[in-house]
Amino acid sequence: MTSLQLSAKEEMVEKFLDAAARGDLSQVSALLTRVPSLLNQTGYSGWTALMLAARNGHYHVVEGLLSHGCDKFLVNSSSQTAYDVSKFWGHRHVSNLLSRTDEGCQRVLPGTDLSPQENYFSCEPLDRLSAKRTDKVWLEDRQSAPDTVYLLFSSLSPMVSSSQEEDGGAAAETKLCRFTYEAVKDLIQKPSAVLIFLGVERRKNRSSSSSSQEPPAWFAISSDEDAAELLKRCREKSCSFPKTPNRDLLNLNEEDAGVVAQARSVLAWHSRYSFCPTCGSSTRLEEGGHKRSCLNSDCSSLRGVHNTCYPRVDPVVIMLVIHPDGNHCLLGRKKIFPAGMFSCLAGFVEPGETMEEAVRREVEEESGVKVGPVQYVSCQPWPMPSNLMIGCLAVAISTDIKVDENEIEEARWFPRQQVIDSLFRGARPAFTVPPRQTIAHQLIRHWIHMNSNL
Ligand SMILES: NC(=O)c1ccc[n+]([C@@H]2O[C@H](COP(=O)([O-])OP(=O)(O)OC[C@H]3O[C@@H](n4cnc5c(N)ncnc54)[C@H](O)[C@@H]3O)[C@@H](O)[C@H]2O)c1
Ligand SMILES: [Mg+2]
Ligand SMILES: [Mg+2]
Ligand SMILES: [Mg+2]
Ligand SMILES: [Zn+2]
Repeated sequence: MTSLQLSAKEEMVEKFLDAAARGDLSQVSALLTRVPSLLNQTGYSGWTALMLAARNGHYHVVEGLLSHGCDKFLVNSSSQTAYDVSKFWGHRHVSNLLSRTDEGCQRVLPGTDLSPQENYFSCEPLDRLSAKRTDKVWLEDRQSAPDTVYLLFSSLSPMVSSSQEEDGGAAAETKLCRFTYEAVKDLIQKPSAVLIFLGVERRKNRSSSSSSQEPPAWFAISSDEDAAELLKRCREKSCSFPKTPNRDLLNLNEEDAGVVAQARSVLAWHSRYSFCPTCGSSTRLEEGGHKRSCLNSDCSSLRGVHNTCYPRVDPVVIMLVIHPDGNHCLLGRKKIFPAGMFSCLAGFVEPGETMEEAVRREVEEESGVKVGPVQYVSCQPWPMPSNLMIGCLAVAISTDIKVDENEIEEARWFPRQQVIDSLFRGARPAFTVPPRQTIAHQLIRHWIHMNSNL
């Protein structure tokens, strides 16, 4: 391609982007009809036509570009989508248009930002069918069905297989090993085995209800048989039980991670609650492994509903605290973090405490900073062993830092640009953020996306 041809093409792109930025729908449409490939092009600024129209609140241009099938998830060099840009500049009608996922929901909750934020461990590929947990006949029937899927756990780790990259580098992908009933029925029969009904596969294509067959059911089995012996059951060579779940369970695909979030938390609860917490007697597993009932008929846990009989979840608040100047955020590091890593502050919610109060208390305890407004962003199941991470943004009303050295080694206000460098560019960032699978990472990203750097 000659430099002349290149500049003619560039000129066409700039003309198209300029029309979008000015809100000239007829010119945008005319250019697209002539050159359809302009749709997702970026110019010198790194912005698409959709971003520019969103920046200036040109609703009809945004609508027109969407109807041509443009990609609304493209990001500029600050990792903002057109939606982020329109939201920052207060063009609510445009951001509603860009976030629209379900018009019915928008009508019921007008003004609500319904763009989904999926965190790792949050995917629900199975329908839990909790009503079936008390149906023993149905459960037994599903247990031995030929298409039923079993996951095998040892010391709270699922058996996985890892494909290595060709040069022998890091594991490229980790997958859960799936077993049939025939392959594990001897394990199920052992008295020490813990069997959990996880749910049935959601039908991908709902209209294909012609098939009367039930979708495959999934179970998790925890076995105390020697791990090396268990591994012999798998035909794949590269299978293992990961030793460091905090790290190794972050390499699963989103769907497998969602299943592990449920299975590992329930199994961890069984391993920690072998006896009745009320009277210390032995207990019996019920309801597809989702309940433990006391064997002592006099125990008060058998009268009424007792939360000790059901798997526990610990709520934890995790927050990105923003400086009153709006341009810095507070991050801290624990001694156990890898060198150079800083993250959001976090802490367990205490009894009788609101989520907002837990945020204010934990931030003040750990950093000495006082917090005013708190806003919920999204949450994440964290199966180490069974936390629900409640992600919030919070605004500081004081800025002096005094860390609680028992918990935090250091806390600092980081300028926005340093955070952007760490997240997106940084050949040599001033610090590192936690991996993308953590809600801490997603909260930091969320704050950066909320702000446009024009
Ligand atoms: N997914 C993420 O991005 C992410 C990020 C940070 C923390 N986390 C998780 O959040 C959890 C809580 O954070 P934290 O350690 O800063 O909390 P924290 O600040 O409340 O301090 C933890 C201490 O509180 C006490 N504690 C109070 N209630 C407890 C409970 N129910 N279980 C265990 N200890 C309790 C213990 O002494 C413990 O050492 C961590 O264990 C970690 O697994 C997840
Ligand atoms: Mg704390
Ligand atoms: Mg903490
Ligand atoms: Mg605490
Ligand atoms: Zn009891």
